[in-house]
Amino acid sequence: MTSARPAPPSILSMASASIDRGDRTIVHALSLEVAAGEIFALLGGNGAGKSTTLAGIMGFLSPSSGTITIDGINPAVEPEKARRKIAYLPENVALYEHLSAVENIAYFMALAGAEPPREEIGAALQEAGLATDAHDRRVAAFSKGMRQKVAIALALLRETPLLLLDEPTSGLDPRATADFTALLEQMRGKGRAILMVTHDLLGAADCADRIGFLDAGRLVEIVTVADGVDVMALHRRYGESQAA
Ligand SMILES: Nc1ncnc2c1ncn2[C@@H]1O[C@H](COP(=O)(O)OP(=O)(O)OP(=O)(O)O)[C@@H](O)[C@H]1O
Repeated sequence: MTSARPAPPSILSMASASIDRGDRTIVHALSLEVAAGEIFALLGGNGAGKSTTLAGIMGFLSPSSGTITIDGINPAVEPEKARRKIAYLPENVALYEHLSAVENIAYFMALAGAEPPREEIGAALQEAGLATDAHDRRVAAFSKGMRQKVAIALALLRETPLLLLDEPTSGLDPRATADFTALLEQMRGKGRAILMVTHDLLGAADCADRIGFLDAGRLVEIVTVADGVDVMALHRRYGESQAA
């Protein structure tokens, strides 16, 4: 008898998905799978189609051909249901400035139909790495890294199978970036599927299991980081046009 473990289930599945904006096809027949417990980085330069891909996954744009499913749900058909399976971390986290970190989370959880007790919110903020003395402070004076921790705490509480990250480390200092990478590891360990879109090849190579290169809306290569990826060679290959 073999003791091979079954492959983790695919949470995000894109099958030859093309996505248009107006009369232009921006994403061309994109196929990729992100499994539970996997971090996939989609790398591309300005205008490569990363945000358009995210908009398709979240059901704000429908593929003109091909399909997208999130944990079995088609966001083009059931966008609300699909979004309940997704935690989205935008590049700049928008919070209610006059509310505290805890109040922001309570508010967003209420919108999602949940009322976690105060202690649970505090525990999530703690896990996300926000100092305890900041939990009840208004977020107006929070740094970008602190705001991101609030958004991560929210993602931890929502326990969605899929986490989408848009340029998660841009504008973070090295310490905040390292904290963030450690948190991602933790979330991966809990079996979340994580898709991040980024310009940052080095950052992606630091935390992703696989990196896909998006060039003018086409996925031109996927590398597996565990295979001992030659980051400098990739940088030379893609650096000028998209990994800068
Ligand atoms: N709302 C829109 N209407 C029409 N075209 C758009 C719209 N948003 C983006 N585009 C076009 O789609 C193409 C891909 O843009 P997209 O924002 O998906 O790329 P990106 O990889 O996320 O780029 P960036 O790194 O600059 O955010 C670009 O040519 C852009 O001009």
